[in-house]
Amino acid sequence: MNWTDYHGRLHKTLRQRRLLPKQSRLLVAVSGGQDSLSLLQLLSDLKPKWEWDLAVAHCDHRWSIDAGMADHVETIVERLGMTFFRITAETPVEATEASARSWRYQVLRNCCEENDYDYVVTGHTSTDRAETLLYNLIRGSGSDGLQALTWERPLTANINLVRPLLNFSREETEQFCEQMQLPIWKDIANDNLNYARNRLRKQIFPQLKAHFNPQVEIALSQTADVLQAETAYLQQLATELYEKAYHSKQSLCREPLKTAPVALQRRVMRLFWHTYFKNTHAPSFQQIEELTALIDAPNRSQTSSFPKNIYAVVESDLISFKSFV
Ligand SMILES: Nc1ncnc2c1ncn2[C@@H]1O[C@H](COP(=O)(O)OP(=O)(O)OP(=O)(O)O)[C@@H](O)[C@H]1O
Repeated sequence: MNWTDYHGRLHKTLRQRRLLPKQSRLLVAVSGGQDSLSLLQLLSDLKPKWEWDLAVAHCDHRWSIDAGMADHVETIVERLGMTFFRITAETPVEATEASARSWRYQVLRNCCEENDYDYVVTGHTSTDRAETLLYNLIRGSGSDGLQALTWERPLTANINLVRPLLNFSREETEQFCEQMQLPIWKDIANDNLNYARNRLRKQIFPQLKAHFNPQVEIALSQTADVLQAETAYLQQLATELYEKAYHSKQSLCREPLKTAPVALQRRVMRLFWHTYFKNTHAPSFQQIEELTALIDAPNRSQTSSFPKNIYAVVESDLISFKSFV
């Protein structure tokens, strides 16, 4: 086997971050592009050291522009002698980034559950991470959204999604594929400028690199890493404070919140909102601001109308959700 610096880097990352334990069962998500092909080759080469059980899944959205892609991946996987799951959509998946992503994660999760895999592993790189961070920033996301592509996240109680290539750039996966002569599938959807991601990649990042910072991808990706750790810490503090202030599903005590910093007050209000509305309505910045303002507001102060004719009102020490009807 041709051991390269890339193998060394991934091996070290897996050890330091404890991302994919020895002898675990991994389902590698392979699109056929340079990132996931690099991932597959690297994991296959590292397998003797880690004793994983490796299988590959390819999700076929049944889009005409992808004709031949699933066969291409199948041939590569056959050569490696691995189990292959070709997951084909019953009807063509709606051609938006969000629908495709949500369908893929759902079928990958099902495939793990049915076949006893513990991890879904994807080929996201630091370049993807930088693009996601910038994209979320432009759309006005809070620091939670700015974490952008974490190294791992749970898909279910027993299945984790892991992205072990987050310290590889897209340029590096291209070099690796060239060096290893891996047959990259050229995805023509990547040239489609109707997709926001492609516009960022092809129009905005080249400008940022040329005129602001040639290392912009690394800089943004590192920022995402820092934000991730800080957000996790803040969220833990907010959860503790929320539990202290909790009175019922629709009421919070104001006293414990009064001396808290606004960063925590806002997070507590988000938790309060989500407990009450479940995941049916995401709160806007303005709605969280209105709720937060009630912490120090006079008795009987209230917010404007929230979804489903609900509003929040101060009743001495309590902030309560009530219905207008
Ligand atoms: N059709 C597919 N079949 C299997 N895996 C896929 C497929 N498409 C993407 N993946 C996996 O997802 C990774 C990221 O791909 P891509 O950047 O195209 O997805 P995305 O829609 O941006 O996903 P995310 O929102 O998670 O970033 C790939 O490296 C690969 O591991």
